[in-house]
Amino acid sequence: MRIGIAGAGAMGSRFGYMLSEAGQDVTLIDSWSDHVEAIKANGLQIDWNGESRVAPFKIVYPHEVAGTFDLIICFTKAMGLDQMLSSIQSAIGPDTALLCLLNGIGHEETVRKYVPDANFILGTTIWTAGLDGPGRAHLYGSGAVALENMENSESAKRKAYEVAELLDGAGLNASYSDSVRYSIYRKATLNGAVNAMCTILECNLNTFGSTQSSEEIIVGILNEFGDVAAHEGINLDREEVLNYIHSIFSPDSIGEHYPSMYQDLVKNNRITEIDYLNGAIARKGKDYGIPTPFCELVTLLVHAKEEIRGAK
Ligand SMILES: NC(=O)C1=CN([C@@H]2O[C@H](COP(=O)(O)OP(=O)(O)OC[C@H]3O[C@@H](n4cnc5c(N)ncnc54)[C@H](OP(=O)(O)O)[C@@H]3O)[C@@H](O)[C@H]2O)C=CC1
Ligand SMILES: CC(C)(CO)C(=O)C(=O)O
Repeated sequence: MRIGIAGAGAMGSRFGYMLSEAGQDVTLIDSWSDHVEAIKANGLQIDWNGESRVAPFKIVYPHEVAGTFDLIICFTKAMGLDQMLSSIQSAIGPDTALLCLLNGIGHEETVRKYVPDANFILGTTIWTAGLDGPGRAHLYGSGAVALENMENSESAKRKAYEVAELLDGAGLNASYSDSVRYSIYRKATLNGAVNAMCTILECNLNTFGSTQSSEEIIVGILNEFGDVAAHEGINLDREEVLNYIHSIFSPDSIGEHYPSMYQDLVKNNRITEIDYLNGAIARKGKDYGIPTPFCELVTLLVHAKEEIRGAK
């Protein structure tokens, strides 16, 4: 299968590497020139659970894509999704399936500008990854993927099952979900509860989860995500989601991971995805008349930190 990874940062590198190790024909697509040129020259340098590996890769700039893909997996940042899809439109054929695995809420509107629902698969992942510099990824621990077709038809469902099988065959622990909107809210709640906090406090998941205050903050944020989701007809099992959040703090799980938002702002001085997480809940809360004081404050704090650091 000809697979394009649209956004070959940390997560794109992980999925691209695992799929190509499983024998798939993978092309990475990215516009960060230092990263693209480093991989073109030296392959992708990988720290795989402490072991050094090198993987030669086809990597192209968006304007260089040629032909169409059978599957495109999106791993841009939320702010870069529209631009990426617009630049690679020529690679999206009538049968190209597009799998969107970004964190956050509301990517459907963007993807639908480029792909019909029949070919659109939406999902969420708990895998982790980081970049140590251009062309250098660290891939630690384990994870999972849940995905579902957007069109309610047998052929779209079959396509989604095939993609889940393909990812699973590459060791990505993927499964078909009957309720991906639920899964996305569940994952966004987890990100909303921890990503911004680790970014503001400049710590990893384990350190934040070990503080005395973390529980009150997490429950406050969780309830706001739960209230907004309920208004949209999605009833989060709050106890289960709280347990899910607790489960990531152990160093045996992903407790040593610095969330992607920390990597963006603290490590790389880049603008964060806060407006697609806590910011989205604060905006929706205003529209629905639901108070969201935790999410509003967290969003303002992260924006203030972006401003102080001159993040770009
Ligand atoms: N990292 C993680 O552990 C996890 C991340 N996610 C989600 O996956 C999606 C992708 O995240 P992730 O892989 O972490 O993103 P990265 O920041 O590693 O990469 C995303 C894109 O950002 C650009 N970029 C990254 N670093 C730099 C830099 N230093 N200078 C210039 N450009 C840079 C590149 O695109 P370009 O230059 O073309 O803009 C790159 O394709 C996000 O929605 C994230 O929330 C989900 C689960 C875990
Ligand atoms: C791995 C996890 C869940 C940590 O917050 C994540 O999604 C991220 O880093 O953005």
